Amino acid sequence: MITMDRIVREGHPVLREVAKEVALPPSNEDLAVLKEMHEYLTNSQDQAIAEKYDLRPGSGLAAPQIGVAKRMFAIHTTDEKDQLHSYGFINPKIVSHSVEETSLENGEGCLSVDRPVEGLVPRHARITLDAHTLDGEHIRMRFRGYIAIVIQHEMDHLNGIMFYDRIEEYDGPHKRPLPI
Ligand SMILES: O=C(O)C[C@@H](Cc1ccccc1)[C@H](O)SCc1ccccc1
Ligand code: NI
Repeated sequence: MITMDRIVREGHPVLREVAKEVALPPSNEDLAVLKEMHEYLTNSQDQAIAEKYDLRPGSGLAAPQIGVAKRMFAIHTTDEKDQLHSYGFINPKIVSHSVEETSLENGEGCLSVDRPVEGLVPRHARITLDAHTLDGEHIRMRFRGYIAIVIQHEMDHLNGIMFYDRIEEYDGPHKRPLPI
C-alpha cells in the first residue's frame, strides 16, 4: 500500500520530467502500480485508514508523484453533482478542449507540495480525453467542472508541470516557465 513516504515532493527531478508512454498492452507491473495509486486515493478518503496511516486526502495521483516517470494517473473523487468518478488512465491525451477557462476559487493544492500556494490556476472549462483504462478499454470521454480540473492537474504531472507554474502572479520557489 502507498503511504505518504512514497510520495515524491517538489524539488525532486522526476516531477519535472516528461513521463514516457506506457507500452501497450500494459504489463502486469504497470497495472499493479496504477491499481496501487488508485488504492491510495480510496484509502486517503477513508477517514479511519487516512488517520491510521497519516494519508493526505487526494482526488488524483500521477505516477511521477511516486517516482515512476510513466504516463498514467488515477482519479477517485465525486463531482459537483455528487457523481463518483473513479478511473485509472494509461497514456491519457487531451484531444480537444474549450476556449472557455475555469479555476477553483480557492486555488489548488498538490500531494507533492507541502505548503499552501495562493492563486488561481487557469484550466480549460471542458476537455475531451483519450486514454486506455485499467479495464483494458480505449475510451474517449468529455469532462467538465471539478473532474476536468483534476484531470488537467494530473496531466500536468505527466508533463513535468506543477500547478503553481500556471499561477500568473506566483513568483515563489520552484516556479518554471510553461513549456511552449
Ligand atoms: O497532487 C495531486 O495530484 C492530487 C491533487 C489533485 C488536485 C486536483 C485539482 C485541484 C487540486 C488538487 C490533490 O491532492 S487532490 C486534493 C485536493 C482536492 C481539492 C482541492 C485541493 C486539493
Ligand atoms: Ni499534484
